Amino acid sequence: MSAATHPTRTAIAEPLLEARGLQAWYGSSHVLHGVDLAIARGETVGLLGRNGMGKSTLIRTLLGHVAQREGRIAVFGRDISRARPHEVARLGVAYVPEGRGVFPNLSVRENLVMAARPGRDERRDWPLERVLDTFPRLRERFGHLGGQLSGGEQQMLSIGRALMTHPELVILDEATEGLAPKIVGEIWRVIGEIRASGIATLIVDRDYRKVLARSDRAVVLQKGQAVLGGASAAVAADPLLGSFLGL
Ligand SMILES: Nc1ncnc2c1ncn2[C@@H]1O[C@H](COP(=O)(O)OP(=O)(O)OP(=O)(O)O)[C@@H](O)[C@H]1O
Repeated sequence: MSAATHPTRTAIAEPLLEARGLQAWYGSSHVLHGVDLAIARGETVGLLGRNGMGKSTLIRTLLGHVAQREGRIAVFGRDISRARPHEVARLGVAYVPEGRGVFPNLSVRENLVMAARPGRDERRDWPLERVLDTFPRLRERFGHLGGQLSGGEQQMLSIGRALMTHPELVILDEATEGLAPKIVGEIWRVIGEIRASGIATLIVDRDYRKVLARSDRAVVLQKGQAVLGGASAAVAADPLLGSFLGL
């Protein structure tokens, strides 16, 4: 691993999230082996790696979902290493899970409204109208139940719910997985809008080219370790990238 591209040695201005030496276990299975990750305010970071390399586990560890964990995690300098998921969420870290996470028996409107809360410093720049402007499909489906929506619409609703919390950081785990190409394009458009609005994002997606083209920095995991990281353009040009991604 080249020191020049080590994720921990990239200077971070105004860190939003900083994780050091993260380790995680599922029972006796040791999955993360000392991962460092830093995300600055407004920064888009891509998280890459083959199946089973620990991307979702890293995300779930940051969010406090993995009980057996070690290492230090801070959000805006506040230690959240032992925090519970709702405490992490309250600090402005929104999670769009792989399985979508919408309430099937509530309407689109209810799903959105119940998620609403002001952000850091009482920020309220993502009111319902702005979310509906961002996702015209959700406006059309406003009265439908979450469970009646297509997979793509549920994904939009899940991202819309995240925006209603006025997050500082949105974590998107496989947000385009299993969706039709047209919807995939729509989701990427919205990811671009979120980025442009100054909200930081951590993105896991199988389409590594899109991730690298649309992120500021990227980190590649292999067997629970960060083996490559740095500016996305440098990661894209790294001769080792192909072997780490199994291309
Ligand atoms: N709940 C769990 N219990 C036990 N082992 C798990 C659990 N979740 C994941 N693992 C194992 O942990 C390792 C890392 O999985 P993880 O889901 O973090 O990888 P990933 O990089 O996100 O891959 P994928 O793209 O397949 O989701 C794998 O070996 C996986 O089998």
